[in-house]
Amino acid sequence: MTEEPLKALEITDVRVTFDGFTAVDGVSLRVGPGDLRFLIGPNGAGKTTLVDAVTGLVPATGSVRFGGHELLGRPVHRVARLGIGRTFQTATVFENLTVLQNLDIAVGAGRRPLTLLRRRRGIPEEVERALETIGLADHRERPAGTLAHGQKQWLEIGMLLVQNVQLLLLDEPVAGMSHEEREATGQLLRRVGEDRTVVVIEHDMDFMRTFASSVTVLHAGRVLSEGTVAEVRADPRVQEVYLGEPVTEAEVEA
Ligand SMILES: Nc1ncnc2c1ncn2[C@@H]1O[C@H](COP(=O)(O)OP(=O)(O)OP(=O)(O)O)[C@@H](O)[C@H]1O
Repeated sequence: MTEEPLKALEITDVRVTFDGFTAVDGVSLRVGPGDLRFLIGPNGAGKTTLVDAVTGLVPATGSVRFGGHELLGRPVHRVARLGIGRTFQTATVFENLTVLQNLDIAVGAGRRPLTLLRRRRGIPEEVERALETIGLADHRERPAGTLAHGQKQWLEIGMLLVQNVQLLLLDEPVAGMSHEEREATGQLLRRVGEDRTVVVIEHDMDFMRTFASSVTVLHAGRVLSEGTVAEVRADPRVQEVYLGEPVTEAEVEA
């Protein structure tokens, strides 16, 4: 397999308006390759809408570039073809199919019809690799419906990996997870983020503090603050609108 150069996500002055209501109001941000960027902000800040704009689900103005390609204006499937994948708050795996079958279908989603018709021998290398990465190698024959909540989320991430997704946009990946599952998910995101660009929408502050390499705070459709976890947590504007309480110096240093 040829190594692809790492790519950056460049969002410039993006606006999304619903019937006169501006949900995303001129957002600009850059996420470098190998970064694990957390996108945080109060309810209604525009996080999901921004990701919707990047993935082509809602029309937007401005510019979103990934690996030099302009994404805005492309239909959803063409954005996906540029190596961009997302997960939603609820995992969307095929419950009646095994872990392996789910991954196999995802591989198929990235292949052209002619290649799909070709006979497959054994498990494709990318599936084997994804199974290892997401920690489900020993569960490959289990129906996805019998997996624990966390495992389903990991399977969904695996389904993006086998499609060779280079930019992953994950919407609250640890919502509803146990402490152990959160920890394992954070480690997974670190592994995934080593050679991809990862953006995580998250409300869980402990999770963010442990695993984010950088943070963008949105508020009322705009970027309120950006930086390392410590920088963002020390920003009085963030404390005021988001954390709701001043953080102690010890917490900032933690
Ligand atoms: N399809 C839509 N039509 C009208 N308004 C919408 C639509 N989608 C989102 N909005 C509004 O846009 C604003 C931003 O919503 P969005 O879901 O992006 O926020 P969020 O930061 O992801 O919030 P949460 O953390 O609660 O998921 C909200 O006020 C929401 O009501």
